[in-house]
Amino acid sequence: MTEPTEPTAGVSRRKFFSGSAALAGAGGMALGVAGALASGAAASAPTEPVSDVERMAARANLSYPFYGEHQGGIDTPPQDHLVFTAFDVTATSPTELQLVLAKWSAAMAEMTSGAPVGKVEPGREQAIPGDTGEATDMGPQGLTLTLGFGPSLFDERFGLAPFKPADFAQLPAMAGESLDPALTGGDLCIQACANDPQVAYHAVRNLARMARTMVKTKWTVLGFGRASAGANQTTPRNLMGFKDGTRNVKDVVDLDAHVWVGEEAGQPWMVGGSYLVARKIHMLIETWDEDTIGDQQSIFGRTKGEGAPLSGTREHDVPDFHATVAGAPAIAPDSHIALVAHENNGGTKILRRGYNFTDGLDAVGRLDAGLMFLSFQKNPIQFATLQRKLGSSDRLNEYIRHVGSGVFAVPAGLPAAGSYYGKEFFA
Ligand SMILES: C=CC1=C(C)c2cc3[nH]c(cc4nc(cc5[nH]c(cc1n2)c(C)c5CCC(=O)O)C(CCC(=O)O)=C4C)c(C)c3C=C
Ligand SMILES: [Fe+2]
Repeated sequence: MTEPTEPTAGVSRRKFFSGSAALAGAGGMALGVAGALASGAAASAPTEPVSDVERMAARANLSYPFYGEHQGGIDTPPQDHLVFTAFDVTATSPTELQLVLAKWSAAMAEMTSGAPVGKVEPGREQAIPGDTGEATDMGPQGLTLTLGFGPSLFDERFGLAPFKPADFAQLPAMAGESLDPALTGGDLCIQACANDPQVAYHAVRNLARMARTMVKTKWTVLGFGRASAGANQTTPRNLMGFKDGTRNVKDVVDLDAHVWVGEEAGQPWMVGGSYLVARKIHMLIETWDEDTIGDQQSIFGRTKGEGAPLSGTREHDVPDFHATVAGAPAIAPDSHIALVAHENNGGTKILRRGYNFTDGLDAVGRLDAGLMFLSFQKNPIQFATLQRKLGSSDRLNEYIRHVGSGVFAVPAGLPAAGSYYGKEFFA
């Protein structure tokens, strides 16, 4: 069993506030402080007071190890910002794809440590900078980069069919979807999460740039606020104003049981990996905002302020789906949580790691925003099982539209420098 990745106050080559006396204090800061800052834990935050400058430096210098059993960005406590991008591979030979994966793996290791991917300021006037430079001196900011392979990568183009996990396919069409083909699928994806949006953006931009003749960006979503919680994190709110992530997969027992792929995959490169489902879900916010509090709470099965199940009083009370109030179920059977709770789905659980997003206004001036739903599970069937129920019965459907979708096989973590994702495909 693998413990969740511990945050470390990594010393990067690009030191936040380098040269500042402030860093001296931050450099000696206990890991617990950095961990608490990373996790967003409020009450359990540092026992010793720290200055704002120290807090910012600890947050900026937070780095997660790149090499390990699992990729980062899965059991990592969700950072504040997301850039999710799906790519199509335009390379025409297996060797070119191999080059992309090798280059990306090395660059991902560098950027998660806070290093640039080349010279920002090369020595010669005629040279083009290796790194685009916008994350210089910002620190790693808790950056994690998670790479996934779409089912389409295993088609006839690169001879990868023998490596395709059994039954790995695009998600089946499901009720309640209005998918836009331009926001669907992708041969590869990168989930970049960081405590600073520019650091996450820089990472995806530079990966796309270094492979620009071999991959093409297909769709991308910028998440501006986490809408899920990991272990020891306070629960944030989604754009509907409800706490989101209360009953998430958080402990190692559940991670092993529901998230990490085991030998059953039949593909050694996936053992220790996971499957990522990405759903861009548009919210009809103006309509939602006109709904009564009673209806909103009944739709989710939870209170809006505390986030308590309607059968209890506190956020972390276990929902009682048999409790009644005046002869009626306290939590409506067609409420969101009743439909997807593991108690009502043969024990099925998924790790949710979503983010709020906004794309500004739509063509008629309405808020164009919603939830970039991201979930990790050891088999995409777990997501499909829950989404089938939501698609057909969730009262929330009146206020949301699934517009984007993708499923990606996320390989296990890399053991050490020199290894790269997909190496097994080219042996
Ligand atoms: C198919 C999986 C899920 C989709 C799609 C989904 C969309 C979605 N969810 C919210 C808001 C909330 N979801 C909450 C709980 C919750 N949601 C799912 C799954 C999907 N949600 C699960 C498995 C659970 C846990 C249920 C349980 O065990 O009790 C909650 C309640 C708080 C919490 O536990 O996180 C909220 C709020 C939105 C807005 C949304 C689409 C836009
Ligand atoms: Fe949900």
